[in-house]
Amino acid sequence: MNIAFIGGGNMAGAMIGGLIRHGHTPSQISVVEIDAQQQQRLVKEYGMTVTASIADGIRGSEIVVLAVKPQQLHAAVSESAQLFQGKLVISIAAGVRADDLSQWLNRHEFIIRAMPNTPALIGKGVTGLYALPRVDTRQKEQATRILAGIGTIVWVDEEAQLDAVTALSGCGPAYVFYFLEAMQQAGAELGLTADTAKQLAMQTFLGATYLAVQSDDTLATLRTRVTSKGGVTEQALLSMEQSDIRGAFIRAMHIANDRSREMGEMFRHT
Ligand SMILES: NC(=O)C1=CN([C@@H]2O[C@H](COP(=O)(O)OP(=O)(O)OC[C@H]3O[C@@H](n4cnc5c(N)ncnc54)[C@H](OP(=O)(O)O)[C@@H]3O)[C@@H](O)[C@H]2O)C=CC1
Ligand SMILES: O=C(O)[C@@H]1CCC=N1
Repeated sequence: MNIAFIGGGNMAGAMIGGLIRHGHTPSQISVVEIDAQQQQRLVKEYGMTVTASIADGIRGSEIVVLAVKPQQLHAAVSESAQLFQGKLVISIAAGVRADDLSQWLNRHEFIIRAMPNTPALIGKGVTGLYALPRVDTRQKEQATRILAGIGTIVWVDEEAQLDAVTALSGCGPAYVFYFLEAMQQAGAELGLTADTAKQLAMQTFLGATYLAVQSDDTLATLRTRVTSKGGVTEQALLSMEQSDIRGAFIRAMHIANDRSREMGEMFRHT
């Protein structure tokens, strides 16, 4: 199965890296990218065909992944809509609704929206997927096969749920890095070297997440097991509750969800 990417930036780079690590050959992947630096990076890193021409880039590909910024998508595809005929289009652009994209592509019907995340690079991504009604089972299986190679996949029935997926797992790696940074900084302030603090923070996230994945207990139960009565964790969590860290975090995700929905509105009928 040949796959073309339109846009070869951060997220496309992560997906391409993941696909190659999971058995795709660079010759099965082509990239349309206008930025010279990104072009060089992809050629150097993966040795694949990179072109600035959409016609050259997507010729011979059954699947086209749209991976430009949402603000760039209309301009990237609308002049070349006829080139997409018969191809399965997978858009990873945040917010942009499948119906609008379909209009931009001459009422193209075979569109899947995907919301991946950057751990795709190491095969540990998670991708939310939504398909327009005319996408058939075979095409869904194709998308599943490709994206399952770079991590876990979750299909949603309603397109609006992709805003929540974006707020949770699409943006999520940034939240995790943010917490890791804070833990590293605090560890360093408390006398550890920056390297040791980073190592401890990362292994703690990894270990706790694996434990949660493998356990039948609720997250709250797992938290309680760390929190000895009258002990140390209790004081830390009390301080977090007093600062309403949980509330701040939940509010931030609502804002992310709203922003994704708002971006969808912004690009309606462009
Ligand atoms: N980063 C992430 O974690 C995630 C991103 N996404 C989605 O993925 C998409 C890409 O995001 P991201 O990778 O971060 O963005 P990037 O800006 O890193 O990548 C987009 C690339 O496409 C290039 N480009 C712009 N216009 C065209 C065109 N007409 N033809 C070919 N290439 C073009 C851009 O060049 P230039 O910079 O010169 O404009 C840029 O190099 C977005 O829609 C985003 O919503 C989804 C999930 C997670
Ligand atoms: O920040 C963004 O808009 C994109 C979508 C999810 C992650 N990055």
